[in-house]
Amino acid sequence: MCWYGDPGATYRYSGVSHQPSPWHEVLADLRTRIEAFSGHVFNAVLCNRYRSGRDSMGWHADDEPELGERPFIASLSLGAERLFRIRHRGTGRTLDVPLRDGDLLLMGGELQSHWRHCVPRTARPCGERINLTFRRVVPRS
Ligand SMILES: O=C(O)CCC(=O)C(=O)O
Ligand SMILES: [Fe+2]
Repeated sequence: MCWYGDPGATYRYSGVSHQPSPWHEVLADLRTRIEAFSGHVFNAVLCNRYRSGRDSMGWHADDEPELGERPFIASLSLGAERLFRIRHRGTGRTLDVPLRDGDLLLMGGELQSHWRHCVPRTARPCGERINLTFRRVVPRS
């Protein structure tokens, strides 16, 4: 896991504050392009690497206070295909979305308050995957 962003885009994750690393040129370029495409601005990106099907991400919502209400998050998938599973908190309705190399998933509106998501482990042989979630952190005043 690593975190890049504008100075001050501090992110608390599992109770620990992370200062962002300065934007890498490639990530800064992706940010500009995804901002133009989505019409939203981002000041940080969280990078996660899944080395194989054994690496996974548990159920959660990206509903931390510093993301504000109704956060808009753009998630770019690179490398191996993995399932992105979302489940409604109330009804339990579950959807599987395969995320392939180059896919851009846009999450906005009430998604984080009504749904949780995860990337389950898989026994199917699969290669490495990198996921980049572009976010806007509201600096604490
Ligand atoms: O790897 C993914 O597609 C999801 C990552 C994710 O949910 C997160 O970084 O909050
Ligand atoms: Fe997430």
